Amino acid sequence: MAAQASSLPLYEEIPLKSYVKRFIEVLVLLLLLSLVAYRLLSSESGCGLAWSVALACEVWFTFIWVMVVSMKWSPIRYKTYPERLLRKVQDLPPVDIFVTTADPQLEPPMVTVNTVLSLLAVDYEAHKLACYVSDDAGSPVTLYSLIQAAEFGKRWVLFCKKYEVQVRAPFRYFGAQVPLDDTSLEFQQEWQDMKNEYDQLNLRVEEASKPDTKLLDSKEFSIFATMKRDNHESIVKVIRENKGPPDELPHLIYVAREKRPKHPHHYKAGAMNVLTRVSGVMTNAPFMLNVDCDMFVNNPQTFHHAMCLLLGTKTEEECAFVQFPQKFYNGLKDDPFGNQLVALHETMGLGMVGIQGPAYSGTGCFHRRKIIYGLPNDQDLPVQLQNGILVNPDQVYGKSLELINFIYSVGSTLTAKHSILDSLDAAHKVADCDYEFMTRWGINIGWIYGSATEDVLTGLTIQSRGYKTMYCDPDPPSFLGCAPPSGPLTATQMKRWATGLLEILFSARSPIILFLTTKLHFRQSLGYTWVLVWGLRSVPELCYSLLPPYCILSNSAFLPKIDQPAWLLPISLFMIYNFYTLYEYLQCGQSMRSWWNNQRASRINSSSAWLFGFICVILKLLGLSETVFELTRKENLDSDDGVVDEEIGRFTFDESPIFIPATTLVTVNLVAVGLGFVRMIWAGPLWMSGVEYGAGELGCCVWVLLMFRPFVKGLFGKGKYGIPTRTIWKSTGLALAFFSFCLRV
Ligand SMILES: O=c1ccn([C@@H]2O[C@H](COP(=O)(O)OP(=O)(O)O[C@H]3O[C@H](CO)[C@@H](O)[C@H](O)[C@H]3O)[C@@H](O)[C@H]2O)c(=O)[nH]1
Ligand SMILES: [Mn+2]
Repeated sequence: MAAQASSLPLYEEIPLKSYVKRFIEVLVLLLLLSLVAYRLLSSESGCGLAWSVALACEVWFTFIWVMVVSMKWSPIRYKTYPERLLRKVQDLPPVDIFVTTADPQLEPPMVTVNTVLSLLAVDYEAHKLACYVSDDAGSPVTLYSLIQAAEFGKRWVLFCKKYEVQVRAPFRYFGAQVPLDDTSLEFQQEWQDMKNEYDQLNLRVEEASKPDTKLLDSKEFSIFATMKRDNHESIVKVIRENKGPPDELPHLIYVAREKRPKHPHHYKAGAMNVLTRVSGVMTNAPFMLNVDCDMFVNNPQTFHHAMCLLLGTKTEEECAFVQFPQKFYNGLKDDPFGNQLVALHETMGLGMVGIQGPAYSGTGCFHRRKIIYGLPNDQDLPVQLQNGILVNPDQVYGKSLELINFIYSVGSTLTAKHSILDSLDAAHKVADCDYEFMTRWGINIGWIYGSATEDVLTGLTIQSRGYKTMYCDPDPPSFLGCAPPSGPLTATQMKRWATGLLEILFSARSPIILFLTTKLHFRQSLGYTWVLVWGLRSVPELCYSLLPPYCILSNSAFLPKIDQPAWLLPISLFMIYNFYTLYEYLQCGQSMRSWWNNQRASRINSSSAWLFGFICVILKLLGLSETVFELTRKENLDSDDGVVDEEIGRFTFDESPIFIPATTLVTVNLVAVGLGFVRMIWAGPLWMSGVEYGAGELGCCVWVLLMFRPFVKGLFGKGKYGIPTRTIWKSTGLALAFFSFCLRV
């Protein structure tokens, strides 16, 4: 029996392909191709500019659709069996955990504290875990909060394990309404004690965060008194050292890497590389989990699920990393801002899982240290081995002998006999900002520099070395984070993503180039291309939504007339595409409302955030500006004061120019619809004569206005719900320019 149990696989691959969906996808492709063919064949009878622009856009949409079909063709998911793991593997490997935070204002320390506590309390042997927190703000409040958290953590971890608590981030655990009635008295007492202690912790951190804090007076924090956020030496503090079993609290280490004003620090990628090296000289675990500061562990079995895949594959090549999806705890109902990406993960995401594996999405990912070091005996990249010995290791990894020694022994557990305090000097050294000078860090070792979406670039680089990657999505979800709670914040995030993705597209690591020169699979490169062109898509989409008002104003047409058979092409495309996406949403357990919201949000994002991301990249390519990583503000945990804001899902605006294009689009379409209908009524039944445009163009205008309804409302809204007057003026100016263009042509 036992032998049989241990021969059972740790995971299973479940194919999800659907012939119905494939049929519809191919049908849409055929319709698109027919539409393009029809335009080409009838171009001489067409209407000049509008016809050509429509053709160009439709060719682009067809190109996008080809990538979509290829990506969705053979989706799979993995089912993991953690209960089999312990029977099969006696000695689970150590894991180093990385948490990044960068600004105590935008990312309140209690957010980070909760993430860290949830990580310290996972179901995994504590002496095999080390949690490293990178603080790019170099903030004493963050260090103080972590020290306090470790103190609280000792009891918290015992409490969680004793009562098998499911959600081990205290703010979520105590925030939920737990019926205590039918539990033991002992539990009720301990629950109350823990809650009181957590409240105390909260108060202490709040006190320390105040401007008149006395924190810097104490000796422990004196180092922070003289330093500036962007100008300081490296700080590495062992907050808590695990003394081996039965000690239930893992190592906890605080790291603020050296920062100098003139020295590029490469944002999160830079922080991740420092954490890799610091952990490399301290604990050197063969696996590394990295999470953003707001992504707490929601499922204590997460590490076991990950190990099922990491240890369950026959070779390391089959599983370079295990990515968990990003899910959100504060997600608004029906996803009004379209930033929860649920259906995207389930459709495009799982499609990619079935090709060469998921892209790396920056958080909730277990990596193999060897692969991050570029180590395996790959002949081509990135390090050279001679008889198993590294050639010139210091030119690859830098001049830390300790690090290089450890690199030779990745995988051997050095944690047992060695105190991490002995490695403090080495840790400081590898956290210095000139450490990477003349090395391969950020080029082909570690997290790769050069894009605001360092995650996609890093994952792409790993896959280009021929590795496959895996995806894990257990129930309950493993990690939950904070979704940007408003329109402007979503726009900032989307703009950064579009920028970062285009930076990759226009670099030497463009997926098509990588397909031709490396081991990146063809369909995988198409999948990446689909993601990377987000920013580019704004231009054809904008042009296409300007076509209907253009036609109405200039009295031309871009669609076939209702009495022509060709009319069936666009209308059936429109219907089938929309029903298909709706079907997909319903299949993913999403509501009809969230489908509608997401359709709308994609159009809005595309005309604002993606467009600006595109402009940012053009400016960067022209050498006119550098791209920066603008942080997303995280919700304050205690803002949850029971007051339900009715308007929470409503679109808000600010002075940012990012809202100008969509406002212009709405203005132009409103005027066109008005004119179109007036002309129709005015001319009575004869209106068709001499009028080139028809129901198609008018219908499209109405559709655009429906899609941009938050902006239509914004034109008349008040306060933060209204589009600022200056933005309206600027948009009116642009709209006037468009009108004069339409009338002149
Ligand atoms: O200079 C910096 C900037 C950011 N961060 C950290 O990076 C993480 C992500 O930043 P956030 O503002 O939350 O950005 P998001 O858009 O929410 O992040 C998503 O997109 C990023 C870029 O693709 C990925 O790195 C993230 O993992 C992914 O969650 C946070 O933990 C930050 O503390 C740093 O450590 N140093
Ligand atoms: Mn985030």
